[in-house]
Amino acid sequence: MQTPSETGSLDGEATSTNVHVPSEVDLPRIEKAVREILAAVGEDPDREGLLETPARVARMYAELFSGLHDDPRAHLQKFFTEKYDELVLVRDISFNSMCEHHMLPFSGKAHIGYVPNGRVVGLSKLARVVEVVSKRPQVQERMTETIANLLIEELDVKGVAVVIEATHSCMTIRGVRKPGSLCVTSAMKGLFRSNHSSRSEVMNLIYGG
Ligand SMILES: Nc1nc2c(ncn2[C@@H]2O[C@H](COP(=O)(O)OP(=O)(O)OP(=O)(O)O)[C@@H](O)[C@H]2O)c(=O)[nH]1
Ligand SMILES: [Zn+2]
Repeated sequence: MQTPSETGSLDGEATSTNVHVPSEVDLPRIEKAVREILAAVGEDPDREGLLETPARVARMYAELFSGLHDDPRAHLQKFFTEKYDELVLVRDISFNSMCEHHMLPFSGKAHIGYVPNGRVVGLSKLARVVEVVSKRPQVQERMTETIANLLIEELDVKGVAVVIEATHSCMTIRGVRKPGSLCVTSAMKGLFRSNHSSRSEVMNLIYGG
């Protein structure tokens, strides 16, 4: 099954920069707010260099938050039956998301391991799930948990392990300013929670190189 963003046929609009804008996103409202912010920080929103900025930022937010209007489950519905009940791991899935506290990016890699229970999905679908879930304002813990729960609910897996490593710009470019700090979160479900050797196996494959 294709999602609206894959077909490009949703009732939203395609902008000149080819960003698909779901109809739920109110671009003029974002533009107005960005103009206000520019004025509030002491800028002149009418100077030449800033004239197009509100519209640009509106399109950018539509892109960065597109996961609010997309259902990651759609990518897990096309599974196939396979008698394989060992670990499947897709490592180093890069992503960019937005921290909901400061609306600044956090970026890094997601690793998803699962042990199927009959249903196997195409490997790219795991990366597609990360892509949709990452395009929402959130905290890293919730992103990790959300991805793990999706595999449990849609594929009925025997176990799932999701590990996310990310750097948060709200910690590097402002506030405490600690460039290089890395936040690691993990969600272990099913046999990865109950079985120590399964957990060690997946962690070794993620970090063992
Ligand atoms: N647990 C968690 N915290 C996050 C995440 N993203 C950002 N934060 C933190 O959210 C917290 C918000 O803290 P506040 O005290 O409300 O805001 P603040 O005054 O801007 O905090 P500082 O960043 O310490 O300057 C900060 O400690 C951030 O580091 C995340 O994904 N998970
Ligand atoms: Zn933050």
